Amino acid sequence: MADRNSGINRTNSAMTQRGRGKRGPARFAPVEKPKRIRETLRRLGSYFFQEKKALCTVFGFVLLDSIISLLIPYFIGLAINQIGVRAGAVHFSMLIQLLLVLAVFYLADGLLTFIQGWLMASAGQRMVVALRGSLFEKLQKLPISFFDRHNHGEIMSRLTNDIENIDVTISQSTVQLMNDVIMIAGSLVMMIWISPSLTLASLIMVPLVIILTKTIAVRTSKLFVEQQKELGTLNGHIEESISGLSVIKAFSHEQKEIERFTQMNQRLTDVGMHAQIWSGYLMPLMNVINNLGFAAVASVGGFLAVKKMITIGMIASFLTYSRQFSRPLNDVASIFNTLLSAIAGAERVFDIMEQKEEVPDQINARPISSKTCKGDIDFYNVSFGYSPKRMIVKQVSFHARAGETIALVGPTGAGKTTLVNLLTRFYEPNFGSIRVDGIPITNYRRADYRSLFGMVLQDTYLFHGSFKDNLRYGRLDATDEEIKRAAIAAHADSFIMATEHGYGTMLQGSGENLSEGQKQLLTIARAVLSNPAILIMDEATSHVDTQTEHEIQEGMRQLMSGRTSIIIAHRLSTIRHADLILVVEDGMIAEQGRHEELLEKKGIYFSMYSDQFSV
Ligand SMILES: Nc1ncnc2c1ncn2[C@@H]1O[C@H](COP(=O)(O)OP(=O)(O)OP(=O)(O)O)[C@@H](O)[C@H]1O
Repeated sequence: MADRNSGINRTNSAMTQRGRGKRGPARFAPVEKPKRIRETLRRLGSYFFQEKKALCTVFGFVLLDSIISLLIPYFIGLAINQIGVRAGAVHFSMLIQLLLVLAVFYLADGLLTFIQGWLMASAGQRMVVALRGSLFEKLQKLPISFFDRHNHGEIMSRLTNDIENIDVTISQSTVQLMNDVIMIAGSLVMMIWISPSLTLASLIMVPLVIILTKTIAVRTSKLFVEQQKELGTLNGHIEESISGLSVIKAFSHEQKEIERFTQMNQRLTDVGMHAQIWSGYLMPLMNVINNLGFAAVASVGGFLAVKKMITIGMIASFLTYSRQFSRPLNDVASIFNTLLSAIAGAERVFDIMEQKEEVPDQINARPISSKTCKGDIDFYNVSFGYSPKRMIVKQVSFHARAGETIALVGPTGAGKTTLVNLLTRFYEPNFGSIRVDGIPITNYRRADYRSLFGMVLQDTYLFHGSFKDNLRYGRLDATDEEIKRAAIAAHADSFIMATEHGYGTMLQGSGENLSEGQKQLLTIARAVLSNPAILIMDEATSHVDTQTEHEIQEGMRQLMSGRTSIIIAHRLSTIRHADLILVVEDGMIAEQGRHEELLEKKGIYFSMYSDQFSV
């Protein structure tokens, strides 16, 4: 969908190009762990910062709520003292006043909790929308080589599962974390105020809690990262199997696929289970430690009460404060797990954000449009390899005059599509330069430059929508009349009109209810509509029968007239009229000339032609 945003006149998505492989597993550069977590938190922090107003408001409410929660145990203690101290002579009016205050506190607590949750949920949603938006935007800016190297399902997993993970954590854990920190500090202050000696007794267990949380967190964080990775791999596999389902069935590999899936599923279950087991240790252990602390406070408190150094009411208040102190400590420990899982997700999201984007436009990049471009193309000693170790295109030079039709022919894997990929700036050459209208293509604004091209590729890119929507993708401001004219020129009108709602008929999925040939006719119609300066047809009619191919030849000739056209074709009959035929072999131009000249040469082209037509 990159094109929809950037206004590229491509009739097929870059992602569906031939040559787009899934070469090698998705791997991102490893970064030192603690540094990486710090960096991830910093980047997440910048999204929080965008919501600083909402977060400050939430913090205000949390603070108010926490103060109320901190006052409640104290008032309970006072109420108990009204009964305890005045045994036999309960001061009812004072007790009722205290109980009324407590009722108001509880009501306010409930109301404030609701408001915090509501505010945080909307702020969290906005943050996640921004994060998802930036990730999608980033994906649009990444070079095609990135998508060659990474499994598409795995990338999708980052956009969905990982972001979902962050979403849940932000909305659920932020308020809790704020609340916990205030409660820990507030309870500690209240505890010290009531009794420093009891405070000392209750703090004995704190170092144990910290050591335990740290030990378990180290273990679980690794497992959560592993779990997210396995989930990504599984999603990648699902995406691959669904898109290649017909091939799987054709080779009767269903059972093998089920076995592969089961293995991956099992691996995910294993790490998931380990992560859950390890994080599950935390709560019971915390409970044991807390209860031990509680017992210590109760014993020391009992002793102090006997010595008349503290009232029963204040012991009751203290015990509640010590619970309020240890509960958030436990919460922080368990939130830590959720946080670690979200950080694991965020790391994977930011991994993509760190990837190198397409080379940015030069500062004074020139504008260009199909109206101003003549379509003169020059390749000067261009060499390129998808990996620097293996050059695919080797020192290619040729000149295509404006308005000419250039044909690229040659054996499979010779580098024809790669030459087109270089011309369209999907990849940058390692050596040499490419010029359009005498100016290096890197001097043009990239979006402008790409809008010069109309492409009809072997792989068609159609999306869920009506015929009209799909055709209009070629030029967003095209009228219905223009759409129809383009479809007639591409011989697509008759089969569109034969459907129930004509141009309004919805395509199933991405055109699954159409034949490959019909899909190609639609993409040709799109190219007609986009009216590009340079037309690229890579096996554009390979799925169309020869009869239809002949029928649309005239339309194609009209489409090509007056604009530079580059045609890649295996069927040599379609390129006989080309102004220049380039025979590509092993990444080099082995022969070039017009059809008749090349036949006279009796070289590679001659033997290719002879093979096809038994000359
Ligand atoms: N994205 C890619 N990453 C790495 N190597 C690639 C990529 N795309 C193509 N190649 C390799 O580059 C070489 C040339 O491929 P290219 O698609 O340009 O050939 P072609 O002449 O268009 O072949 P065909 O006629 O079969 O379409 C092949 O060896 C291919 O394996």
